Formats: sequence, structure tokens, C-alpha cells
Amino acid sequence: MAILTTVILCSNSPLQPSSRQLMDRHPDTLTQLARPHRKAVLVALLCITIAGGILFGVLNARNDAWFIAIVEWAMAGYSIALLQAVRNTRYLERWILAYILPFFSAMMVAVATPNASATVFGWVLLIPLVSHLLLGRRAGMVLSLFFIAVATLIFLYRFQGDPGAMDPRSIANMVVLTACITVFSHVYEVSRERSETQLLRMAQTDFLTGLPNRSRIKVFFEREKSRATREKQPLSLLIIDLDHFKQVNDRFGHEAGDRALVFFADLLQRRLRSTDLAGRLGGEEFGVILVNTATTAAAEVADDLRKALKSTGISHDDQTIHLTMSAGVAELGVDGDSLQALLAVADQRLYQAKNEGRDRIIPPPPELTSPAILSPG
Ligand SMILES: Nc1nc2c(ncn2[C@@H]2O[C@H](COP(=O)(O)OP(=O)(O)OP(=O)(O)O)[C@@H](O)[C@H]2O)c(=O)[nH]1
Repeated sequence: MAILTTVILCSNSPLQPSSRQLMDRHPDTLTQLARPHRKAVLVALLCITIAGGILFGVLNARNDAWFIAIVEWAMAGYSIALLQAVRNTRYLERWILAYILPFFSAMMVAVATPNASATVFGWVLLIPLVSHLLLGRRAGMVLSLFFIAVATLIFLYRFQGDPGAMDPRSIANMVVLTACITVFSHVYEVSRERSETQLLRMAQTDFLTGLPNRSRIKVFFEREKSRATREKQPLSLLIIDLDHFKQVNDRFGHEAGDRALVFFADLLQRRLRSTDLAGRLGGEEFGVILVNTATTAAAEVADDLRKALKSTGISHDDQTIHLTMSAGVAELGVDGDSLQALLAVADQRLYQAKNEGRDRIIPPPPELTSPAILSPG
């Protein structure tokens, strides 16, 4: 049972794919999205277990099946306590296991009881459904297969000499029914998870440019900040703003402005490393997180982007749009420890770049880091 619990808890723990994959399918975020729905299912199951435990306990007590009656009343009492615990918990997954493992174990005790009727095995059909709804597709499948295997062994042991119960048609009915419910529960969970992943991706992506938006930048920053702190590596942030963008809209039209924004987004994606992240903060303002990069190198990356943008014209109808950009640079630990602090400092430097004539990059002042003020050229 301990090994099974470990498998279930591990299947909920974060995976280790590349940073871009992490943005697409952040496991913690998916678990959080599933939480309200899992909590509702758990509360419903607890209420059913309380009512069912009391009722079946009374029925079994009337038939002198005191052992099963006591197990059922105990499950009802335990479920009342769990119902209180899950109301405001931050550890829903633990309470789900605290319910599901004793609940399924009690079910195994019930089917193994010598004088219990064969119809009690019908309850085993609940296992794949409840496991998938409460634990998701992977852990749900592991738990389902384990308890279905145990129930099968109990059935074979109890009814090995009973020709009625061992009739191939009865066995085939049970096997097909159990397989159907297991497969349907699994397919339902897989498609639910896919829809949530897609919704999550849409909610974290800028509609026009396809770049990550602020919310995805924040998730990426928190993850990379933990990594940078752990591995003692630098991390820098750029805020880039296109210069005089209003004039682009005014002169060439809003559609051309949109095309220019998409062009710049493509330029960012082409020129940055796959481990870095470029996102759109809003309007004509972009944020870039450069991993394992200190200020001086970050200012050089920004200046390469500045030169690349300046040297490329964007064709629109018969005309060419020329763009320049200004940027402010900030470094984790040097300018602040939170995304909010780094954005504020980088924004001040961007403002300085605009005031000093635009088309330039402003890194932190030399007393904070090595000198690297990069101006037009
Ligand atoms: N086409 C287009 N324009 C946008 C979009 N978002 C913001 N803008 C425009 O970007 C312009 C930003 O103008 P300002 O904030 O005055 O800045 P600016 O003209 O770039 O001047 P500086 O930043 O001071 O160099 C506004 O005209 C906005 O309408 C968008 O999604 N598409």
C-alpha cells in the first residue's frame, strides 16, 4: 500500500521537461484547475458514504452481520470527520487519499467476507470511476488496476467451486462491464485534462502575436527565479518598448501597426535562445526573461535586438515601415527579488532611454554592475 501511495503522490508532483513545455502544461496549474471539481466530487462521495454507511450498517445489524455493520458505521463516522477536514483544506490530494484508500480497502473486506452475497462485487465497478474523478488519469488508472486485481483474486478464491458464479457468460459480463467503465473514466479524464490545458494555454497567450502574456511571464519568472537561486545563476529582465509607435498607426493604419507588432514578436523569437522567454506585456511593450544571464550580457542581447530591428524594414503595401526600440535592463538580486520589483526598475530605465532620445538600452548603473551603456550606432 505504501508503494501505491508513493506512485499516486508522485504522479501529482511536477515533471521536469524543458522550460517551454513547462509553460504549455504547467502540472501544478493543472492540478489547481482540477481542484474545485475534485473537491465537489469528494464532498458528494462523503455524503453518500455517510448515508450509505448508516443505512447498510442498520440493514446488516438486523441480519446479525455485526462485523460488516460496524465497518460501515465506522466508515460513516470517518467520512463525517473528513467532510469537516476537506472544507477549507489546502491539501486536498492528501484528504482524497485519506478517503479513497480506506474506502476501497473496506470494499475489499466486504467482498472477502465469507457470507457476503456475490452482488457485493457490483460495488467494485465504482472503483475506476471514483479513482479517475478524484485522482486524474494516471493515478486513477494505477489505483483502479490495483484494486480491480485484488477484487478479482478475492472473487476467484471465494467462488472457485461455484459453477453458477464461474459461468463463462457471467464472468464475461463482469469483465466487459468493468473494462468499459475503466476505459470510459480514463477517456473522460484525458479529454478533460486536454481541454483544460488548451484553455490554460489560451489564457496565457497574447492573441495578436502568439507570445506569452503577463500571466505566463509570471509563472515562468517564478520557476526560473527558484532555479537561478538554487543554482546561483544570474537572471535578467528586459522591458522593450517600440519607439513612436503611435506614429506607425497614424501614418500606416492600425492593421499595419498590428503587422509590425507581429513582426517584432517573430524577431524576438528568432533571435532569443529557446531557454529564454519573450512575452507581450501590453500595447507595444514587451518583456524578456534571460536565464543564466547577468546585466552586461543582457544589455548586449538587447542591443543586438535593437540593431536587428533598426536594420530591417517591414514591407507594407508599397511602403516600408522602419521601427526602433528602447529597453531597460534589470537583474535579479541586483535590482530586486520579485518580478514586480524588476519590472518597476526596468521600466524606470526604459523611461530614461525614452528621455535620452530613444533607440537605446539602459542597463543598471556602473556602481551596481560592470559598465555597459549602449547607445545608437
Ligand atoms: N496597431 C496596434 N497598435 C497598438 C496596439 N496596442 C497599442 N497600440 C498603439 O501603440 C501606441 C502607443 O502610443 P504611445 O504610448 O503614445 O507611445 P509611442 O507612440 O510608442 O511613443 P513612445 O513610447 O514614447 O516612443 C498607441 O497609439 C496605441 O494605440 C495593438 O495591439 N495594435
